[in-house]
Amino acid sequence: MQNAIVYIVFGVSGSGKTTVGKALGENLGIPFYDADDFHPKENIQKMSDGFPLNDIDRAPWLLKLADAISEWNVKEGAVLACSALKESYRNTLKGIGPNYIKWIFLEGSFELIENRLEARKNHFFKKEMLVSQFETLEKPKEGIAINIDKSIDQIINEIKSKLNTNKSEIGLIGLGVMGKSLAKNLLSNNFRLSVYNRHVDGIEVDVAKRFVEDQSESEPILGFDDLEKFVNSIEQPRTIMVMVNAGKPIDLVIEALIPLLSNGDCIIDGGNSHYKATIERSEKLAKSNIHFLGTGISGGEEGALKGPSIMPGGAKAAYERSGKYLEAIAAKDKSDRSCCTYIGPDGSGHFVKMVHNGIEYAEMQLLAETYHLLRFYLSKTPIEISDIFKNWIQNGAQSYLLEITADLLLKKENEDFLIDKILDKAGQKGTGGWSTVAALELGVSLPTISESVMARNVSGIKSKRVEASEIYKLDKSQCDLDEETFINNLEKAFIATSIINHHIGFELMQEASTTNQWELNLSEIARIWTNGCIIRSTLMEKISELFLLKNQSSLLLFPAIVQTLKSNVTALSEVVSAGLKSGYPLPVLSSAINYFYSYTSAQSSANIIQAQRDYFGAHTYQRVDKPLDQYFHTNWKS
Ligand SMILES: NC(=O)C1=CN([C@@H]2O[C@H](COP(=O)(O)OP(=O)(O)OC[C@H]3O[C@@H](n4cnc5c(N)ncnc54)[C@H](OP(=O)(O)O)[C@@H]3O)[C@@H](O)[C@H]2O)C=CC1
Ligand SMILES: O=C(CO)[C@H](O)[C@H](O)COP(=O)(O)O
Repeated sequence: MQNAIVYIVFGVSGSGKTTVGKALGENLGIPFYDADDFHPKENIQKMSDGFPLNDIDRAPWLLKLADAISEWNVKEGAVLACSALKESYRNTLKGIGPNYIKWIFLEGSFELIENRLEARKNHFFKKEMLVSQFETLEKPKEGIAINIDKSIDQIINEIKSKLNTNKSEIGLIGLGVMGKSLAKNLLSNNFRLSVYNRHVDGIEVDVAKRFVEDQSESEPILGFDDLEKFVNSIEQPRTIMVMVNAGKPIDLVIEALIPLLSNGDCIIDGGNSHYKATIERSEKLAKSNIHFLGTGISGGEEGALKGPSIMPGGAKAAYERSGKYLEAIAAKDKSDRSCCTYIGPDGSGHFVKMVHNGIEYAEMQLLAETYHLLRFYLSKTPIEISDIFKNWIQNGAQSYLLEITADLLLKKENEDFLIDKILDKAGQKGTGGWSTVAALELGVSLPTISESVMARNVSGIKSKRVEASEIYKLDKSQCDLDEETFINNLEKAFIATSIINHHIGFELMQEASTTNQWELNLSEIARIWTNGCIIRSTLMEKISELFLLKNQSSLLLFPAIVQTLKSNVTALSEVVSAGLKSGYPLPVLSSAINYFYSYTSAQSSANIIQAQRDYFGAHTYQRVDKPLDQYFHTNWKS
């Protein structure tokens, strides 16, 4: 079982942890453990010699308990009785990953506990020990508190009612393509779930109710089209994931939620929202003491169902509480680690998702250009092209986008290939364009990504393109090179462009990280992109390993990348030259080689730009033969 809860019953000596813990374990049908049984030999010896334990003695014991809790989380859960008097002890018990712990604090007055301890038969009671326990006790900031001035049955009933075990652990708003899949994913991870979809008379009726009816009866799911009832069905502090369209819809949902939520509740926006809007929303929600996690999710409908890649950004405290749901439903990398990690503060999660989509746009356009050359410059059939792509996968260029492209080319409608029936106008929802704007704002070069956006824009002017092609009647010549050599070069060009494109995307994240002080961990970002998301690939695995060696470095400067590019860029320039000469537009392939040559040129042409600026506008320039903090102006006409 995944995510089984461990209930920790804690409090001072004599508060009844063991009695309550055992009764709770029996009531819930899960095992009971006493933390004292986990002490190492040295601690037991020290205590039997009559010496109190200090924090150094406790450290290995608490770590051992944290490991045991993680094990119980993936078994059937447990109840643990443990004094856990200090916040630091409780933090150690939580471990480093997501924890599935419910804290139950047993509280009672000094007098009540003193009387109980004195009344215990065969028990030697030292008052000073109880005084010291009360002095050490740091009242918990989370969990539930139960006053022990009642019978054991009453205590168990109060625990169960306060834990809201019949309420949902998480809520999800928006049962569209992504919302439905994520809801099923949450259920398959054993979370108790409430779902909500809006009601629009005659159009959107009983969407949540019908979704719930479609699930098996044993699933712990509640469906609503009444927002207030939905909110009240979720245990506090609430975690609510919103999967509606970016822009106005997410704002409308947030506005409606605010008056219904309580302090400390958390909204997760899992849509493709703009990162600046996310910053504004989180500031607004913070004023109402509501947490906000701007969270990128990638993987499409299937990924959302089976495990997407998840990029949450926002307050660390919000992630520590609500991140466990995201980590549980995300894909796993090859070491079985979750493809969800805390990205950073502010809108960093949505920024990183935006760059993910930017890289995605350029990879898609690269494949489109590659297909186009094979189909028209080389006159290959879709089946032959699919085989060529499969061959590249075999050779090591495996990626999800390459795989699906090899697959979609085979789809037939009657006798025809479906690809030939699809209108050559690309849609877009904006994330590629946003990446381009962000690059302009940050002064970063983003040619492959921005060219892929422009390529989609040009594709949109279909009627003008048709008209122009009739006016110009340009010849698109066929390949007159050796076919095998050209395909080999194309494979190399594909590999080189893909590397350059990824480098460009990571450079944008690096600059944003520095400018906004987000401290992005590039290796972790690449790692969570190795599975679940649209741009997963063997290259991404390599990138994650490289950034692990040196974060905030440039991908193109790692020796392994230098070696690969050195053996592939000549082929890239040859493919681009041949393609352009024969009349084929290659925006991403050509921008990649252009960028590469610019990036690797010690001497650029920008001295001319500086001279021109100074000539017409006295904008000044720096000199190669003078210190760089000095600026010069020349009277060019004299
Ligand atoms: N599809 C994909 O592959 C991916 C999408 N995303 C992002 O996830 C988000 C959701 O996408 P997706 O599931 O595809 O979108 P859908 O269009 O399939 O679903 C949108 C959902 O939002 C609801 N909705 C729309 N407007 C409102 C409103 N004003 N008030 C309340 N609810 C509203 C819709 O309700 P109703 O049914 O009543 O219209 C529907 O449940 C988007 O931001 C998208 O960019 C992210 C990754 C991948
Ligand atoms: O986020 C996604 C995948 O990661 C979506 O699939 C993406 O929104 C598609 O974008 P566009 O419609 O602009 O091509």
